[in-house]
Amino acid sequence: MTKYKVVMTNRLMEPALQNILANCEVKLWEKAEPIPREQLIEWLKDAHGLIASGNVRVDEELLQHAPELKVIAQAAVGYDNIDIAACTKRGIPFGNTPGVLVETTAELTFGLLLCAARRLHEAWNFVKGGHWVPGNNISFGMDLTGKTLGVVGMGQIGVAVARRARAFGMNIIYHNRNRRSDEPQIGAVYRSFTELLTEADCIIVLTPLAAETRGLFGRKEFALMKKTAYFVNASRGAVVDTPALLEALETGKIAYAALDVTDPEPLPGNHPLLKLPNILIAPHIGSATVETRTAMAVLTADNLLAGLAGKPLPACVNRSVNY
Ligand SMILES: NC(=O)C1=CN([C@@H]2O[C@H](COP(=O)(O)OP(=O)(O)OC[C@H]3O[C@@H](n4cnc5c(N)ncnc54)[C@H](OP(=O)(O)O)[C@@H]3O)[C@@H](O)[C@H]2O)C=CC1
Ligand SMILES: O=CC(=O)O
Repeated sequence: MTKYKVVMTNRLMEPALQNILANCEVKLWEKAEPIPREQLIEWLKDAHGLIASGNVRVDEELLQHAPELKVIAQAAVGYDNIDIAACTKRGIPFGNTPGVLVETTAELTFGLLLCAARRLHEAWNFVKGGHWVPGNNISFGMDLTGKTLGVVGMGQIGVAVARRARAFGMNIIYHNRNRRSDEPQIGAVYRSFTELLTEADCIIVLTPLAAETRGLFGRKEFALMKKTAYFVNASRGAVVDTPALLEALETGKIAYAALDVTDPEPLPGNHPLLKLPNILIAPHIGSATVETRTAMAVLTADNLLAGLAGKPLPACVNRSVNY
């Protein structure tokens, strides 16, 4: 029996990878650097399935070179690199991995806030650097208990972060475009964007990256925040205007930032953000545990194989082409 041809722009965790290799004829890009556009176009000529990754732009121009494509899947919940309208126009379902990474990403996001508020990485560098001598200590952090956390983007991950914050005795306010009907259950109170910026002691960003959220946090927004504010971004780097964040941290408009995502990604070694004392940056590891990356890989393989078989994807973004 002829196998479907599949292009993978990165490796997936086992056993999902073996499942795909057993069922499909696979071209797999294994190098650390992103697959060159020309290489991807060449591979997609006769491909039926594509497993994409965040560093690959899937747009109208790419799809023109993929006339046989029946399905695209990606091991992530965010899909800002995928032109969904272009996929839908061609009848190609796109599958992502919502749900399976919620708790893991919430752990990392709240962990970033906790590490930032208690200056943990500064403390570790201090001890490691041999500076821990009598009379010498790092600058003090901030209690989370009793403080107000503002979540911008109270979706699946936001709710899981809020649950953790409640356990730390924080008051929670949030802002979405649409007010939630389950506020009593999640224990959060709605605020306009401006109200949230001015009231919150700590702000956590968890919106998707879209035209509306690109650069959502700029000079004006940082100027509205408390000078003592802790700012955490675990959504996408481009939701924040990086020069504005740099300026806010340098000039004391806010106290501290903790980022799991940056713009650009990765940050070049000489980037000015890396020279600041009041920042903690993780290399986009929100979902990076063995258990969760395995679950994401399994869901991605299931999405791919369902699409190749002409069946509904377990998690499909553009359901109108896949019912
Ligand atoms: N760092 C990491 O490793 C990870 C990062 N992520 C990022 O987190 C994002 C959120 O994931 P998840 O919680 O699963 O997604 P959800 O879709 O469940 O939640 C997104 C929330 O953002 C809100 N939102 C959307 N647009 C705006 C806006 N313009 N202003 C304010 N709020 C807005 C939505 O509410 P409404 O529609 O009412 O506005 C919704 O509540 C992903 O899109 C991804 O970019 C996800 C996983 C891991
Ligand atoms: O950034 C990760 C995702 O799942 O989205």
